[in-house]
Amino acid sequence: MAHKGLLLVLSGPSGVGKGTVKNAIVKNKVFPFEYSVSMTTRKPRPGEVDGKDYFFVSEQRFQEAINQGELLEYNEYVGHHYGTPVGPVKKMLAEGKDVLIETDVNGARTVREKMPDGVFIFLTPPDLHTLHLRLEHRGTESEDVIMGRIREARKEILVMQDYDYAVVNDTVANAVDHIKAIVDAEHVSVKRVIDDYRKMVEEE
Ligand SMILES: Nc1nc2c(ncn2[C@@H]2O[C@H](COP(=O)(O)OP(=O)(O)O)[C@@H](O)[C@H]2O)c(=O)[nH]1
Ligand SMILES: Nc1ncnc2c1ncn2[C@@H]1O[C@H](COP(=O)(O)OP(=O)(O)O)[C@@H](O)[C@H]1O
Repeated sequence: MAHKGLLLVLSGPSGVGKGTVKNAIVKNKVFPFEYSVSMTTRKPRPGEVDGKDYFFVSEQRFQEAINQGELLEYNEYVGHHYGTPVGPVKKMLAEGKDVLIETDVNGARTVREKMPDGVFIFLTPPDLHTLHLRLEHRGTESEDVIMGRIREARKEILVMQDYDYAVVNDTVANAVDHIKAIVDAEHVSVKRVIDDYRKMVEEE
């Protein structure tokens, strides 16, 4: 039975561990998925690769992408723009692949309006103190920027009722297990497979 891939939308406060958990799923081959690379106007961090972590673009190029309708959604987050290129997402889903996109909470709301079949997962820290420590430990932002991101985290957690699932990233292994369970369950949810079964009966 072939159907469209799942659109997995992953959000969560800066520093919660979205990248770490995603990389663990890939490294341990927990389940196959395609990662949709976002576009951003923020500068690359040391070690980040253009076209792999993000498409790092100028503000002018980002505005052009908006005007040309290249983005499924976009948002401004603490002084920079971030957006999801729509073309690759639609193509990969049509090919039956599961696609993971990362967005902040505002972006997720837009995706929900445009693609309501998505599976919306919010990754949370065990508590805000741990989140602060993780951001400090990562060491990629100044204390000022970290404070801005923690302020944003408080707001994001208050609107997480828009998501389907909340996964606590206490340990990476636990978070990966929970996400795997969600993906497995979504693959067999009746609303996704009903058309296949109807066809099976009608073609008999
Ligand atoms: N709307 C939107 N947000 C995104 C996208 N890609 C990443 N983000 C969010 O932008 C915020 C900042 O991302 P980033 O600067 O990479 O910081 P990090 O989350 O700490 O790694 C986070 O909330 C990300 O989830 C995107 O394509 N669209
Ligand atoms: N479960 C965890 N336990 C402890 N540290 C973690 C965990 N998950 C992520 N980290 C660490 O927290 C920091 C932020 O993780 P990262 O994946 O960059 O977050 P995000 O992509 O959500 O901003 C990194 O230094 C990472 O090694």
